[in-house]
Amino acid sequence: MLTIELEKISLAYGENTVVRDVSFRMLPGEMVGLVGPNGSGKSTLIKSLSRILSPIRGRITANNCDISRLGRRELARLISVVPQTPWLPSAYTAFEIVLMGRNPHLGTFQYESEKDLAIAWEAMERAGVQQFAERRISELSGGEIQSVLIARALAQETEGILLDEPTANLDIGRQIEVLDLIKEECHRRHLTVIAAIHDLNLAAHYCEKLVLIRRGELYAFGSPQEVITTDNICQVYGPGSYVHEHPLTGLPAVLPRVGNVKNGDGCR
Ligand SMILES: Nc1ncnc2c1ncn2[C@@H]1O[C@H](COP(=O)(O)OP(=O)(O)OP(=O)(O)O)[C@@H](O)[C@H]1O
Repeated sequence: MLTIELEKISLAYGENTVVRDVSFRMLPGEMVGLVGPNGSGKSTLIKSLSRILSPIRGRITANNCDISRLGRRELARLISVVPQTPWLPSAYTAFEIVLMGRNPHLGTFQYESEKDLAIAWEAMERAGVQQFAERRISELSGGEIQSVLIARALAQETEGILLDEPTANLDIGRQIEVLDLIKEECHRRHLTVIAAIHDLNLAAHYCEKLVLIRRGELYAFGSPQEVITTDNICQVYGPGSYVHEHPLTGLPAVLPRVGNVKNGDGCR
């Protein structure tokens, strides 16, 4: 069981500080959605959680241990990453990419065992990508590659998963399948999951908690009902949309403000 905590972290590219004093906590069995406009700092936060980028101030802990103290392999056994724009060896098959998820569990010069192959195959089945197993990764579509990377994260058998826009290249049917899968794994294995998601309605539907980022600062953190309000959405995204209660789920739903929308809770 993994608790991840960000304690007043600031992140920079060279002299340019793009994330300032962000704090929040992620608990086991909880799916946290990272939302905010383009360029607000979501991917940068994901990079800091996978230690691609170290905080210039503050710290990130995994079960109270500063992640900067963990070795690369130790961190990779704890947290897997589904990146937005991955570099992948184009000659590898989808199965070989998924099998890479077993690397943190292997010793130096150790080959994958039958058990590793079985875990990779099962992860492909769970992610619904077994039909691509023998295809080269360079021959798959963006959406297919994204699903293969989710299978790789499952094969890694970590307690935490970071996903940077896991549904970005997917059609609506596949978006739902992928988010259903992540949610199910999150509950079944008590995973700690954080996903940067642009679609606020999907984020509200699937995530227990949302982190709303504006210009590198934490604007709101809490349940979808607490975070997705017309006021917050207008302040962060501008006046082009409004929030109403979804008639079936009771969750907040965001709609474009087209025409003469009458909504007492509008933007100020
Ligand atoms: N490698 C980099 N070098 C310098 N600046 C960067 C780099 N990557 C991102 N930035 C800047 O950091 C800020 C935050 O970018 P980030 O990619 O974290 O935003 P985001 O919220 O993920 O955006 P989007 O929703 O468009 O993917 C932006 O101003 C961006 O231009």
